[in-house]
Amino acid sequence: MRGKKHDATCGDQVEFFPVAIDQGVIETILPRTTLFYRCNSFREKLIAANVTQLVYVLAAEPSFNLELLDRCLIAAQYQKIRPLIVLNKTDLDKSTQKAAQYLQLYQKLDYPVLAISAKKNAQPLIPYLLNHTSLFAGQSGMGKSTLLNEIIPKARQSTAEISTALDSGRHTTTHTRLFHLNEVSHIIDSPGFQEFGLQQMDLAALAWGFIEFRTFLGKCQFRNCRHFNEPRCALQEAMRNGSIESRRMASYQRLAESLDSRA
Ligand SMILES: Nc1nc2c(ncn2[C@@H]2O[C@H](COP(=O)(O)OP(=O)(O)OP(=O)(O)O)[C@@H](O)[C@H]2O)c(=O)[nH]1
Ligand SMILES: [Zn+2]
Repeated sequence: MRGKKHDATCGDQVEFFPVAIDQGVIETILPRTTLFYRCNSFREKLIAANVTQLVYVLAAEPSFNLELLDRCLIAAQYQKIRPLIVLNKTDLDKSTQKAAQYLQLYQKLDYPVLAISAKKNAQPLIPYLLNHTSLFAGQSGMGKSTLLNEIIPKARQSTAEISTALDSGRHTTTHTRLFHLNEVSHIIDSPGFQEFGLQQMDLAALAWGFIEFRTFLGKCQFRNCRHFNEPRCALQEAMRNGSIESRRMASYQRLAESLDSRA
């Protein structure tokens, strides 16, 4: 980028001025259709632009954090990005069964869920990727890069070049990169994350992001109810009678509390 502002991100379409055979200066970032990003009290981290689908990859091993899944689904919905949850490593039979149970709630909420083993056969994922710019996201070690390499074998070499090998010899993605599956289908692989802030959102948008909350929103005694311990809170009531899982309520409340810590 010319000047100080470096806000171009993977997936952006830009106009650039060539300065060498393989280098150019970005002059303009074209308008984005979507922007997937996270945001904590200190900074905004852009992850990818113009994405049409979030492919959230998780697996039973290493252990996964459902709160991160909740947060990414909300960030995607906020930008009108289609979600797809991929449960990878189904070859690990026993632990996968338990993970699949956790995902039943998401299926009930109409999130598409695909169970797959990148090691055995990644092909069932391909139809979901056609005509989309898909962002592969999730915690580290869930198999995002393995899936990518199975689907686009040419990606293997270029990821090996820019990924850092940890002491164990394990490769981990350090850069977000876009690969072409065909002319109209693209995959963006991104580094795993351990936290995902949503401080760009307000409380009402957060609550709306939890799909099962929606039928109860607007029915609390207080119009500005935060759904913590207020009297006659319709959401707390729904949780007591089992319509809302306590884990999802806790996930919402931690997000709501993080808004309070905003500078
Ligand atoms: N058993 C099993 N192992 C898998 C499968 N897919 C990936 N793995 C293994 O899981 C480990 C992590 O895979 P990666 O593809 O590097 O994971 P990642 O999500 O890209 O991780 P980061 O780059 O750190 O974000 C590797 O050792 C893979 O071989 C699978 O379907 N089954
Ligand atoms: Zn309430």
